[in-house]
Amino acid sequence: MANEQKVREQEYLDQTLKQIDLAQLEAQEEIKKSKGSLSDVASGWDDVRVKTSTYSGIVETAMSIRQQQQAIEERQSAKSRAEDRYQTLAKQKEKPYFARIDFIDDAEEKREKETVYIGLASFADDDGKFWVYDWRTPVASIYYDGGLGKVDYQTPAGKQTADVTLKRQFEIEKGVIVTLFDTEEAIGDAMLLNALSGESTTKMKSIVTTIQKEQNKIIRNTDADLLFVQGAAGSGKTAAIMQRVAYLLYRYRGKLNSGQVVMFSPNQLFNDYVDQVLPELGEQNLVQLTFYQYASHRLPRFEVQTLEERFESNHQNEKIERLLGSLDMFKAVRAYAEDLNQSGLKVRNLNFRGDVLLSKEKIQSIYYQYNENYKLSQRLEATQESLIRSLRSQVGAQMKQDWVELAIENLSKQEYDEMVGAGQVRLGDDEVNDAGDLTRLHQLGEGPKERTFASDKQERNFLAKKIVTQALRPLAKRVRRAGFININAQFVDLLRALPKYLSLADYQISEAEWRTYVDAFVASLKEKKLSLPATTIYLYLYDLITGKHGQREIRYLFIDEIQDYTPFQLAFLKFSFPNAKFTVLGDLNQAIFTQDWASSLEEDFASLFDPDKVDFVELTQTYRSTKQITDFSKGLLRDGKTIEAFNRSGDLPVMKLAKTEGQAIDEVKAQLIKNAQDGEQTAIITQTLAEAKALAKELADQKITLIRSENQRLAPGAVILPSYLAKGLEFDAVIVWQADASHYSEENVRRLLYTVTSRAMHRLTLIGSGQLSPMIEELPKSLYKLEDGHAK
Ligand SMILES: Nc1ncnc2c1ncn2[C@@H]1O[C@H](COP(=O)(O)OP(=O)(O)OP(=O)(O)O)[C@@H](O)[C@H]1O
Repeated sequence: MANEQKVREQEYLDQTLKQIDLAQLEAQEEIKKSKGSLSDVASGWDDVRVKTSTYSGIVETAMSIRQQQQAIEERQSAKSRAEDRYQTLAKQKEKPYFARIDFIDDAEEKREKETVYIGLASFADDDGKFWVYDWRTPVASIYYDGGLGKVDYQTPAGKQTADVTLKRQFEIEKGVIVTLFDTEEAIGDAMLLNALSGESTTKMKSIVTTIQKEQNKIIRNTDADLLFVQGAAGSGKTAAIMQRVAYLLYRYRGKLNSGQVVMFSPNQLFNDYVDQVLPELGEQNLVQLTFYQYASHRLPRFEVQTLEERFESNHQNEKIERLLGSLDMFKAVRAYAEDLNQSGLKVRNLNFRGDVLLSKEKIQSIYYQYNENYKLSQRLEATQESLIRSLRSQVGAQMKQDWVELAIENLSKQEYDEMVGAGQVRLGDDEVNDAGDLTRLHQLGEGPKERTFASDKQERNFLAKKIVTQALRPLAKRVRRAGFININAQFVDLLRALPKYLSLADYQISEAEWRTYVDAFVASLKEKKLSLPATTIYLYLYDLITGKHGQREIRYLFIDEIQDYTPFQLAFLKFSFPNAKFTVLGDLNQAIFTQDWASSLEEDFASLFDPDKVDFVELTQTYRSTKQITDFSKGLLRDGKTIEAFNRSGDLPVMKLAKTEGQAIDEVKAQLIKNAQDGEQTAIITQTLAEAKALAKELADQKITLIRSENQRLAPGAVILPSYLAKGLEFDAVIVWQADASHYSEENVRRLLYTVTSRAMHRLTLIGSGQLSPMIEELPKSLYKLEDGHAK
């Protein structure tokens, strides 16, 4: 019977493959045809007559050029459509589908049984018969959401119910069905186990064949403005959102493109790790960046605190950090900015050739001459216009100055020619447009002509005007960029005024402590250094004053490892991406930067959204690690009970405690060899970068890559990296270095230890010297094996 089934399924597969072949031939024909017609169109250029002597001639020329361009664009897009189709078909031929469901749709009157095959993309033949359905179609949801029997699924027309009679999973290789099995559950454990027991690669893979029901909820959610996903380490949060992006791009095809989807990720290494998932699913990659990259590229003149500095400076001033990262602070900045409508804007003089051209007082009086109905941004715009006018009105006076005379005398022949030939330049004109205009003039055969002058005086005036205008241009640029606002001084003023806007006592901070902090801050600002919380406040204040409206074109924003963000940062992201729907993922147990207040993060962030538009999904089942590793890691947590290990068995984690550090290093070497022999890719995780560097030196004779910065690439083979760079990643085998009392005693590194141990998929070794870490000592002995560390 089973064999008979396999034969019948193989027949269906053969037919599907045959149809795909036919479709591929058609696509090939199409490509050829559009190539041919492209060259036909290209020869059409000969018919484009360039007439530039009259205005209507110019218009006619422009029109025919445009028509020609359009014809080429159309053919080209037909060609690339056919090429895309060809590529998709080629991919589909390898594995056309991975599952089949049979069901009776309750909405259909006839109640006939339907059979649907599910694959990475849909495939229909010329007659419109669907041989395969894309995993993202509404009907495919049935496959992920339940077992046999009644299953609800969402369609664009609303909820529908189906009666599922068969769920079958396939493994297909090179056109042959290798295995096939029927299941009654949502996704058979056997298939999941199979997917999970493979070895790690340096790249994350797609999980479409084994998406779990809870993950499917995350992937297909389209209602929420804020989708909050809390899940243990390794519970597939990242995997789920990568598939979610693919789903959204499919669902909103034509309306949404991958450039409108942004993901904030924990570090650059992680970006590297996930960058194959979407291409594997036939989609383009989304925009990925870290908060550091986002903030620091906007402030090129500052040294923004790096991940390493942030991690290593942690807890220096916890009360203040907490205040700076709070929503209270966010509101205080807004209130402070609001008050700037009345008074207090800090500006700089606009100097020209060493003299004050427009004084601070003058600029301030312009800024505050507009009535109270003006908002900050309008006030600024009106001030800029007025300042540009003032600059223009200075031209006449400057032209009479001695420096202009001198400049005219010193003009070289080339400079003179350039000035006289290039046409009129007006202060405040956009340079780019000027260049554009010139090019256009050139194209239409009207290049700049040498100017002639009626008199010497006229020539001198012309040159003087040019010279002054050019000299004033940097100032005009500065005005347009609002460079006269002294944002540094404004920021310091905000900090000094802060006690007026919020209660320091709520954060157990005295006024004197605050003053000391602000003084230290001023000193670091002088050195152009900014901590990450300060950077965010700085940007927010700047955006409020200049009326920046954020990036309105971004429709979906994903934030991974949300527990490492402060409420302020999140509120700022919401402000900066006003039209985006947010999907945020986090594991409060892995808060390594923000510590205790991470627990109120969810509430704080949700308070910024309409409560009806906030959805919360919790993932408790973990997939990454073996049961033994998960049980050990969760044991480290004070509150790890809700985490459920997937039933995949492996060895117990081993704690090797050596007498001396030298012996511990020998243990590391021995373990590296063992892991390599067993084909397990190893990551040695240290707490800090300095420790990673020191250990790498000791292991200089081993083949091992030190990952010291987030901008490095993940290398195959063994790696050594500090804890904060291991975020979000996974490895076959992990060695936790210095996992002893000297490094893991304080409560504030408990979550860090959990984070690093949960990176291991198959093998976890903890190596240290001296005393056992109390966090490990208090674990039940059944969760790990304790060995003396004296490697032979
Ligand atoms: N449904 C699934 N089928 C197969 N593999 C899965 C599934 N869900 C997750 N995985 C695998 O489990 C591992 C962990 O997933 P992922 O990295 O998404 O977890 P995470 O919740 O983001 O973890 P962390 O918080 O530790 O970064 C990955 O290798 C992923 O491919």
